[in-house]
Amino acid sequence: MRPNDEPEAMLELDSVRVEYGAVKAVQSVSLDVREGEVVALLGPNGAGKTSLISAIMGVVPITSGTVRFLGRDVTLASPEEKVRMGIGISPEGRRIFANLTVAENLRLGASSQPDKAIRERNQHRYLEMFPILKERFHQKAGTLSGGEQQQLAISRCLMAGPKIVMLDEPSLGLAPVIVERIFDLIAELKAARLTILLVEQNANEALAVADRAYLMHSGRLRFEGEASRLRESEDLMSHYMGLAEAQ
Ligand SMILES: Nc1ncnc2c1ncn2[C@@H]1O[C@H](COP(=O)(O)OP(=O)(O)OP(=O)(O)O)[C@@H](O)[C@H]1O
Repeated sequence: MRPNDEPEAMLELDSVRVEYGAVKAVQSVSLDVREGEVVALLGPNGAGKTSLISAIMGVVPITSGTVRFLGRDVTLASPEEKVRMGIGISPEGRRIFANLTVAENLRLGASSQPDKAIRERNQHRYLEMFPILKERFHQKAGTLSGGEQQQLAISRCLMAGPKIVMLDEPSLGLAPVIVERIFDLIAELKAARLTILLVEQNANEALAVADRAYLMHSGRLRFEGEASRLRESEDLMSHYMGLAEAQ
């Protein structure tokens, strides 16, 4: 614990910048996620959300700033090292392997976990939580519906037993009733004390499940605080998220 009794951050970003040539996608972003929290990272198209979590994962290089995980500087660690340390990502667009079965996709997600007993326990746990995947276990992933593919993408990243998961737009492109199911699943993961950084454009649903939120626009943070406070702030929501709805 810190002197002021705040719990230690599990993930801590300090002044992180991401640039693609002349494009300043992320401009000096500092944020933290504490153990057991669901933190929403909201913002309209092009705000820099995917760039930020890709940089945390090490898939995109950080121009400057630091990323700390469980008190350790991991700014320069490779994505593979980060998976081994306990950082998981379910990327935007699902990126499941369409020609492989559900079972094979899940096995790939677990490949960084050396302990067979833990792999089997995780598979059992997530097939119970996502029963549709149990039903479709030997079916090619490409033949699943959008919502089923999203559930597969989330459970695949959980198979490695991460301490924190970053979910990039899990509700993207799904019908409202399926979106509801996905957010119910996120609430179940929260109840199981998983730490989650949730990137979303679906602000109302994300804020309903999140403890805290950050609002990002044009590469910068415009709000950070309690999710309920952001939810009640019509000015901020219409000014920043209204842009998203208009796009
Ligand atoms: N590989 C890249 N090369 C050049 N510019 C990029 C690259 N990836 C993203 N950008 C730019 O960086 C900015 C932030 O994009 P990013 O995808 O991180 O935003 P986002 O908030 O995740 O948006 P969305 O919700 O649409 O996915 C945008 O202006 C985008 O065009």
